[in-house]
Amino acid sequence: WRNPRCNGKLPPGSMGFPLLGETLQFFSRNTTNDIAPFLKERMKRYGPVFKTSIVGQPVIVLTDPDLNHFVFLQEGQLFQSWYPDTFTKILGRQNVGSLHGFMFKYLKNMVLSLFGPESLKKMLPEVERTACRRLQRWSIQETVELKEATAAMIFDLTAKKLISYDQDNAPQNLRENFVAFIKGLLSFPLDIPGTAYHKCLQGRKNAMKLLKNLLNERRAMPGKSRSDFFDFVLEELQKEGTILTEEIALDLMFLLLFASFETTSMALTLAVKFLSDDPSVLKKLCEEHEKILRNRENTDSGLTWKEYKSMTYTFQFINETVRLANIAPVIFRKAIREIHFKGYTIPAGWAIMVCPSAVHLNPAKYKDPLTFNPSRWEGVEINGATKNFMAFGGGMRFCVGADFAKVQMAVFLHCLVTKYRWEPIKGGNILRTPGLQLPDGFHIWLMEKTGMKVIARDSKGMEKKKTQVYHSAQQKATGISLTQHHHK
Ligand code: HEM
Repeated sequence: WRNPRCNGKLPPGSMGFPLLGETLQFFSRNTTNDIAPFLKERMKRYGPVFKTSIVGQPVIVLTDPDLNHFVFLQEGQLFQSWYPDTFTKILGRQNVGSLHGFMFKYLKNMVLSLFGPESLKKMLPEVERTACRRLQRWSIQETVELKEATAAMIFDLTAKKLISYDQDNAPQNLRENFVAFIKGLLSFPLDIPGTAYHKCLQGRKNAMKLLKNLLNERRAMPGKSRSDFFDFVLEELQKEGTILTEEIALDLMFLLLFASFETTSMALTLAVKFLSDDPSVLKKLCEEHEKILRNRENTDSGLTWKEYKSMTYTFQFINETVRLANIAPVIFRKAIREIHFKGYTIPAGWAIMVCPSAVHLNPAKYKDPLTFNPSRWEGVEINGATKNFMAFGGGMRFCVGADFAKVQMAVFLHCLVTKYRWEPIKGGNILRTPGLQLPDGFHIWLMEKTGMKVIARDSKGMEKKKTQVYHSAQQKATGISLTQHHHK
């Protein structure tokens, strides 16, 4: 195991113990915003490219911006998506990668049209209504566990858009099943009743059943077109010679819902934490949004697309948030054939670990990389991925929901800073395990519970409601409190 066969020279690095490889070191927690110690130590010892072995799989780790970018660009040519077996097992699929291939070739345009600029333009008022309503609700609550609350908000909106699912009036709770699924993803794989792993499998099963019922209900009641994912699937399934099956369609549905709410809620939670930590950033963001309101003829009219597009500092703020959030700190691929580069050989079948976190925190690319500084994006046009920015992936697999995520974040921040103020109560620190990757490329990491105390504020910025009770249920729960105010 120590010297795997190779028709050339493998990069430096250690293959660890037999079978176990360096799995344990890889999965050890990183409680900082910095590059995971697993990567940092090895980058120091071996340089930007090294070999290792994780979950029984030989892996080449790439931490250099150019090489990472190269892998994204070679998708389908030299590399393809790959997921560790534990995930394919949870999903009950032999090869989630091929499901992705399918999604890519066949349904990507559909997803893009659902979350493309034209749809987002139409969706804007609803996104704003949703954010305002949630914040209002939070402001009469004692405190809010922020990560959970934003995840609920985003899940409900996405499910409504994708499958016209109304969480408030549905007989069964689709979101609960997703929550059970996510909680168990980091657990020990012991499938007996009561364990998180068991609940994860059950959550996945129940969610799939629910999605299937919803699809069947839709099939039984064709009626008016809602122009959502289900309409598209039903139309496609009826086509002669289609390669789409109901099973694949439901799988994709599950992945899309999952891909959208964990990621965006994580980013929003960190955004609020960064704002809480830096009053000068908050001041600048407030100024941008209050100016939008000031320039309006009618202060109560909703956000327009033009106003959204004018949020220059907000986009810098969002870029900086996702750069530091590193929601996908590493992304896996597999070498389709033998690859030679820089004097090294990557044997066919080896996994490749692309490391966006190493790129985003590289001091040669970002001055003081651990400092949250939205202004570093001033004048930088970012629509998609670059060699130095890959928070949403890159190449052909670039995130299809990136624009949707940005709309949701910007609109939420608009409502938050123009109508509320808040106090962090506790926490919000990141506890991540860098190695766990889910279909769609997201790493699951744990975050200390975060909470908000929400207070309404009046036209003079004075507190309207004095509700300041700590969210109690979670031992680790933490809070941020919000105060509502009306724009002067
Ligand atoms: C802040 C929020 C988000 C972040 C940081 C993020 C990040 C990413 C990354 C890094 C990838 C590339 C994975 C890879 O190369 O293997 C990706 C792909 C993807 N994302 Fe996002 N994402 C976010 C929001 C969303 C949302 C809201 C949706 C759904 C509407 C979504 C749907 C997808 C899908 C379906 C793919 C796979 C695309 C493909 O394989 O071609 N994401 N995302």
